[in-house]
Order: sequence, then structure tokens, then C-alpha cells
Amino acid sequence: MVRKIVENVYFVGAIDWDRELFDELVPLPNGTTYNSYIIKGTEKIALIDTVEPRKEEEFMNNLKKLNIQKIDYVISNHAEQDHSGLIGKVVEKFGAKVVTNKKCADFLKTHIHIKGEDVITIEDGQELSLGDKTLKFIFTPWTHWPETMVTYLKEDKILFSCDLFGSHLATSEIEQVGDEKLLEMAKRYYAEIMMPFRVPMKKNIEKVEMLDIEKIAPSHGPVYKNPKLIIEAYKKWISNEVENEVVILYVSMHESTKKMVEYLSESLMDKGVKVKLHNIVNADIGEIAIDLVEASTVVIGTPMVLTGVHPIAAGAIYLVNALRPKTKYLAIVGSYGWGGKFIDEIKSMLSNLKAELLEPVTVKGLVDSEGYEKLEHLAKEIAERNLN
Ligand SMILES: Cc1cc2nc3c(=O)[nH]c(=O)nc-3n(C[C@H](O)[C@H](O)[C@H](O)COP(=O)(O)O)c2cc1C
Repeated sequence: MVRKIVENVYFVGAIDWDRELFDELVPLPNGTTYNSYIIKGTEKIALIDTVEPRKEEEFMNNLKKLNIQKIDYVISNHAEQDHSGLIGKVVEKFGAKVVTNKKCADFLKTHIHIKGEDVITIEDGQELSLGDKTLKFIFTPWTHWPETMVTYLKEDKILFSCDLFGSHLATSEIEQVGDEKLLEMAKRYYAEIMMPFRVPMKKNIEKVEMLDIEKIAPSHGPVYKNPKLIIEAYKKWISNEVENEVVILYVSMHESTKKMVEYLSESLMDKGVKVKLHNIVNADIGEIAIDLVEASTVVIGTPMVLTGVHPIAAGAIYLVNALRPKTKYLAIVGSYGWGGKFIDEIKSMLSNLKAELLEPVTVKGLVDSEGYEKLEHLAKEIAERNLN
């Protein structure tokens, strides 16, 4: 599919309507796209990133439709293979030089065997003229990997942001998706991919905000006609502000822990606290990640299994720790049979979180009146912190 973005700037990417998983981890309820863009200057032609290698045929057909015979520069904003995978082919077929930063060049050498002689390395803020169009490169490390950068097309005020501001959303209307759907999918993408880099992200967003941007063209999902929409959303997500929201992640074999989390969530709701409850056994981890973006509190509910946490809970706890949400409070509830040490285990597994641990509630077997009292106390503690 070829789509005109503005005069002499075209989308030449590929749509993956039915891809179900990304990184063998993240579910894709709406498929995805791999966006690549052709920029035709009066003197030179540049390509911004390429596409997932399995979409080579579609990508090459797009270039054929535009009658592209020669590409002078292929800009590599990010070395991950879903964007860089066909750079070697573009060099070979169209005689392009690869333009990127030093770190990305090193990654391209190791990850896809691009030769040093085919690369032009650029510095942060450097510009490259295509004749009547000028590209400016802005380094935005850790907008996924350490080498990530964005490219700004000065005359048309388009930011090619690669994974930053991306969304996994397959659509034929590259610019016409409703704001609500786009923001929902962008939040999911932020939660899964960008949230662990929330702190370094602040500097990058400041850098991007200094540009006069009319469109943002990411490397997954639709182009933003209203850049403010996504920039303001990112600013809110990366800020230290949390919402009055409690995410409860639980697993339960015989419903003892389930009864505890259900009581806790009822009590929290009665007190005016918003609750997002996930039974993690078959949960979509993207949904959990979204809920972690702004929640003030995370509650882990697990039974004791083989002297530790239930293995399914271990997976969820590992995910929470790796995603580094801005959660302020943490609580643990669970049921046990005879003994073990799951509280200490959970605490050590969540060492990335800078959250205050509230008094854990554990009960032997099925929760009784004393257990309910403790849960009521925990609900009060959480509500007080959320509502003040
Ligand atoms: C496979 C298995 C292993 C267990 N291992 C332990 C254990 O090491 N220590 C313990 O105190 N209880 C252990 N239990 C007992 C459970 O923790 C207990 O039955 C608990 O009430 C289950 O809570 P649930 O109904 O939320 O699953 C084990 C139970 C099962 C089924």
C-alpha cells in the first residue's frame, strides 16, 4: 500500500492485519503496521526505515509503484529488525547509503550485518539536505533501545518518530482513525514498550516538543494529524502523577485468594476507589500493562505454592517489576496452608518499584472474620492514600 502523506512524502510500509503476537509476548488485538516512508527531494531521495523482513514483497511493490529506481539514503532510526530488517536489501538494490548514529550503526553491523563502508554516521542535531527538503536527526535514546533516534523533515514539519508514539493498529486509513481508538492503542503500546523508560523519556519529550510539528509519522500504526494529542498524552503518562486507581492481579486455585481480592475490591469501590481486577491465569498482558500506566496502587493476590508464590503470579510480578510503573503503593494478599515465605519473595521480586508496601494480609485456608477485618483495614489504608 502506498499513501501520500504530503507532496513528495509517501508511506511505503506494510500492514500485518492478522499478526497475533509481538516479541512472542505482546498480544496484538488489532494487528500492526510496519511504516516506512519515501521522501523525494529535488536532488536526493531518502527512505525512512524499512519494514519487517517477512513483508519484503509488499514493501518492494510499493517502491515499484512509485517508480523508485535509486534511493540515496536509508535513514535508520532504530536497529530493531522490524524496521531495519530490509536495509541490506535497500543498499544492495537501490545503492543507498545508511544514515544513522554511531550506536545504531554498531547495532546494524552486529544484528543484520550491514557493512561499515555503507554507513554514514551523523551527530545529534545534524542536518542532511535532499535539495528542497532537509532532514534533521534528533537522538532520543531509550525510546525503546539505547540507539533510538527520530528524524524531522523541516520544510513539511513532519516528525518520523519510529517506535516513539507508535501503536499496534492495522488500518488502511493511515491518517483517518478516530482519536479515541488511536489513543487507546497508543497507550497500550506505551505501556508495553515505553513505560520502562519513563524517566529517560522526559528529556526526549522535551527535545521533541521544541520542534514545530504538524504531523507525527511513527513506525507502527497511523500518522497523527494532531501531534498535540499524543505529545500531551505522553506527558501525562510519564509524569509522576497517579490516578485514584487500584490494579489487582491475582490467581487462586481453590478460590480462597479469590474471595479475599473480591472482598477487597468491593470494599475499595464502596469507598470511592476505582478498581481494575485481573485474574492473571488467562489475562492479556497488554490490558494489565495499560492499567498499570496511571494506577496509584498495585495489589498482588496469590496462594502459597511449594513454599513460594504461585508460578503464574511469579510471571505477573516479574512483568510488573520489568515495566516499572509509577505505582506509589503496593499490597499483597493471599492464602496459605501450612507455611512458607511468599511475602519476602514478592518484595524482592518487585525491587524496581519505588512503592510503599502496605501491611500484607495472609490467611490460613479460607478467609474468616478476622481475615475480613484485616482486608477492611487494608481497603481503608488504600482509600485514604488514594483520596487524599
Ligand atoms: C500444589 C500446591 C502446593 C502448595 N504448597 C504450599 C506450601 O508450600 N505452603 C503452604 O503453606 N501451602 C501450600 N499449599 C496450600 C495452599 O496454599 C492453600 O490451600 C491455599 O489456601 C490455597 O489458596 P487458593 O484457594 O487461593 O488457591 C499448596 C497447595 C497446592 C495445591
